[in-house]
Amino acid sequence: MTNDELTTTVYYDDDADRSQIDDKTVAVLGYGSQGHAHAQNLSDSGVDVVVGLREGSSSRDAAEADGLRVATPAEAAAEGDIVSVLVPDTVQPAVFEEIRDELEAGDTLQFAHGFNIHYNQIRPPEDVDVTMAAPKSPGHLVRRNYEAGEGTPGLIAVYQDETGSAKEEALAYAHAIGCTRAGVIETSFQEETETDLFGEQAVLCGGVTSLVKQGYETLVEAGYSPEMAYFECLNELKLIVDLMYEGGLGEMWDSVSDTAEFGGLTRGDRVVDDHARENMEEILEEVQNGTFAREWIAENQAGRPSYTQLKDREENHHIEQVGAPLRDLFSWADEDEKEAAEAPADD
Ligand SMILES: NC(=O)c1ccc[n+]([C@@H]2O[C@H](COP(=O)([O-])OP(=O)(O)OC[C@H]3O[C@@H](n4cnc5c(N)ncnc54)[C@H](O)[C@@H]3O)[C@@H](O)[C@H]2O)c1
Ligand SMILES: CC(C)(O)[C@@H](O)C(=O)O
Ligand SMILES: [Mg+2]
Ligand SMILES: [Mg+2]
Repeated sequence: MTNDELTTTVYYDDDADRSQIDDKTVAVLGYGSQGHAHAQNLSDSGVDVVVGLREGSSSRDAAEADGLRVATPAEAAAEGDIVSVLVPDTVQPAVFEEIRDELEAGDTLQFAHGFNIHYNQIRPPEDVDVTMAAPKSPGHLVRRNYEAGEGTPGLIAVYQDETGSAKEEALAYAHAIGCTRAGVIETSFQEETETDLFGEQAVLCGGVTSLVKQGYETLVEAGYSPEMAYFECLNELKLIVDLMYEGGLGEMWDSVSDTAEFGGLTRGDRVVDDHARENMEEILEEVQNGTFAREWIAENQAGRPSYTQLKDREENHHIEQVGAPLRDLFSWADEDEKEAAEAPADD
């Protein structure tokens, strides 16, 4: 598909001017899901990288083992021309206070999500560029796809353009982490923040896990075996989504039987019905009017009581007990690979 057939401009490798980043140093703050992927992809793309981590952070060993230079967040920010803020959203305001004085006029403060800028939790100095390069993907796949010679789609946005080249630099950064291989769209901090929060809550993370659990519980409570229910409602979901990923909804419908297609087309909207749509609209409104942001900030200030309880309940859901041994018995299961796929320590 050419760009003429799209409703928005999508940037690819040839649109990026790598001279915007090639002679610069990028300070990557944090070495978690996004941090390790950005740092390694940038470095493999030939960009000078220094990882900023607190003294005693368990992520320091991981970054050094991956061949990267490590300094404290303040030291890294002092060295960096671009400071990429990839610690958790809730930690970013405090880390920003540690590095604020190290930012020089013309430097770039770079994000992978707009939460703290959009909801005014970080107020950057006026003489720096503030940009975003946000992969539309979990961090571990940002790295895995890059290594495979592929990429993940991403967004770029400019909140402050002090130098006049903020957009070009963000696009060069997106190129160096592999996003322009798949396609990059320009957006605003507001649009990225609102669509990202809505997507992860209603569809990608919240909606889909609820759908899986409700389907699993319906089958198990009706007397079917948990292993059957696991394969049906969780494992096969990946295989079905793979087809949508490759060829849209149509490739999936083409691949399944006519029986599945008729059953799905007549029953799907009974499950995710008008009521679910109304709930989605309410969830979007809570994102837009700041209700969700205030709830999440207050939850952290209170020491995460609801988060801890809900996380615990999710980890102990029956489907998790059933799935783990089944996955271990896959013939291709490999201990080394599984360990490598695990996220770097969270500090
Ligand atoms: N996780 C994703 O796949 C993903 C996708 C797109 C955008 N984002 C955005 O990327 C940013 C980083 O998110 P993440 O999920 O990669 O973070 P993460 O939770 O994986 O980050 C953990 C890392 O942050 C550092 N860290 C943790 N606590 C710290 C503290 N108190 N002080 C200093 N450093 C600390 C440590 O290095 C740790 O390894 C966020 O803005 C997030 O919204 C994440
Ligand atoms: C990977 C996601 C869900 O797309 C990201 O937005 C996140 O916050 O982790
Ligand atoms: Mg997202
Ligand atoms: Mg997100």
